[in-house]
Parts: sequence; structure tokens; C-alpha cells
Amino acid sequence: MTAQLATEPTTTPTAPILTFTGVTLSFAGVTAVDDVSFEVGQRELFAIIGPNGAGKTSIFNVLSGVYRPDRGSVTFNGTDIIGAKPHRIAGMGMARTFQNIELFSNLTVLDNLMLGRHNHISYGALSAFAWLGRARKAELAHRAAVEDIVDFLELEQWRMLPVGLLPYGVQKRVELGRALAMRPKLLLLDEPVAGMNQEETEDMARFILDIRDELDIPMIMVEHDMGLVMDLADRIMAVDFGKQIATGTPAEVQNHPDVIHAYLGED
Ligand SMILES: Nc1ncnc2c1ncn2[C@@H]1O[C@H](COP(=O)(O)OP(=O)(O)OP(=O)(O)O)[C@@H](O)[C@H]1O
Repeated sequence: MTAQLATEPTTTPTAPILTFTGVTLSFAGVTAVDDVSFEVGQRELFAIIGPNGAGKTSIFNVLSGVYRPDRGSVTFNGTDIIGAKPHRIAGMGMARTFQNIELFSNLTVLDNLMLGRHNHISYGALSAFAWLGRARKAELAHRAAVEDIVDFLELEQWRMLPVGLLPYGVQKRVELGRALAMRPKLLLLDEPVAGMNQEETEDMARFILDIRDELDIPMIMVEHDMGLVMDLADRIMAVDFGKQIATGTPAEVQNHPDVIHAYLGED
């Protein structure tokens, strides 16, 4: 991996990249997130688990600025982000993949990845005209960064093909690539292996670990595949009916009586 994919420095090496403190979010009559608190370290793969309707997507939507919580605070890289618009939070370096693939299916892999660079392309039409050389140089740098991602995620054979023609598992990988193209300081993965077969799941697991260990990008992952979560996550938070019921290492969370109860519905 070349320097093209390296992220800019974060606040201090030991400060958490994200703090989520006492957050509550309600929709008419439903408390989707109920006084939830957690922190994510700068090299951490943090997973959020819980049964359907537990509040996982709502937590992601608070993080990425889609919903403003009723109470609580959220800081990202040392900055309070409550009330910030999604594009601003994305511009600060929080990238997200979605449960349902959100790519331009008739554009090629390379073009979809270039769109991920969008928030780093800082020259406007006028400055591009006045500083054509600089703009060209920037364009070349963006192309090089995208080619790095193609190598990293082993997408070479598909790079010039329209995304809509690719197998499902490869499309999910391209979506991950588009998030990486933003040079994120934090990556939110929403069910990264949902709908994948065994082989695709194993490939994705390998890439997620490489992102943490080689690119040093912290991640928050929502995932229903318990085997994957237990294998990959450094720490896990379990939620049920909007409440946080356990937070700890995979072994701690897996054996927690409230987690077993939430999943099995019995003691
Ligand atoms: N926009 C909304 N309007 C009303 N209620 C909502 C809205 N979004 C979520 N909810 C409710 O909040 C609760 C939490 O939903 P959420 O989608 O966050 O759960 P989840 O853990 O992500 O579930 P799943 O695993 O099925 O994706 C549910 O009761 C849901 O019906």
C-alpha cells in the first residue's frame, strides 16, 4: 500500500476517534436509542450487534448526521458533530457503506471510486482554468489513489466494467472501495457481509482486517453474522430495544446473560 491511502493525522494518538455519550433518539412513541454511550479508539474495530429493531441503524444515522438526537453528545476526532449535516460529517472523514448497495450501476468501478474522491477534489471551475497545471496534478494524484484502492481490494479484473454487471460480493467490495477513496478517519460498515456466500464473506473479512491493520483506519461495524463479529471485532456493544445491554470483548459479550436472553428470549 502506498502513501496515497494514508489518512491525515488525527487529534492525538491516544484520544478516541469517536465519543458517543448519553445519546437518546425517539420517534413518536418509540425510543430507538435509549441513553447509549460508547467510545471508539483510533485503531479499533468496534461492532454493534442486536436483534432486528434494536436501534443499530438509528445509531449509525445519528453518527452520520441523518438524525439529530434528543439528548447526548457525539464527538468525532475531537469535534462536536451534533447538528452537523451529513455531507459535512463525511467531509470531516467519516465514511459509510450501506446495507443496500448504493453505487452508480452503469458507471465503471474506476468511475465509482473516483466519485468517492469527490470531497477531496478542491479545485473549482475557475481555479481549474487558472491553475490548469495544478488541477491536472491533483487529478493524477486522485487517479493514483483510486488505483491503489483497486490493488488493495483486488478489483483489477473488473476496474473498467460497469458495476451493475458484477457479482454481488464484488459490488459490496466496490462500495467499500468508494468509502476508502474518501480517505476516512473512521469507517462505518453497515452489514458488510449481508447476502454474501461463504467465499465472499471470507474475502470481505480479510479486507476488513487489512483496513484496520495495514491502513490503520478504525471502524464501527453493524453486522448480524455473529461468527464474523466474534472473529473480527476488538470490542462489541450489544443493544436491545434501544438500550445498551453489554459492552466488552467478544468473549465477554458472547457470554453475557442479557445478550443470550436478547437473542434466545429465554434464560
Ligand atoms: N424513521 C423512523 N420513524 C419511526 N420509527 C423508526 C424510524 N427509524 C427507526 N425506527 C424505529 O426505531 C427502532 C430501531 O430501528 P433500527 O432500524 O435502528 O433498528 P436496527 O437494530 O437497525 O434493526 P435491523 O437489524 O432490522 O436493521 C425500531 O422500532 C424502528 O421501527
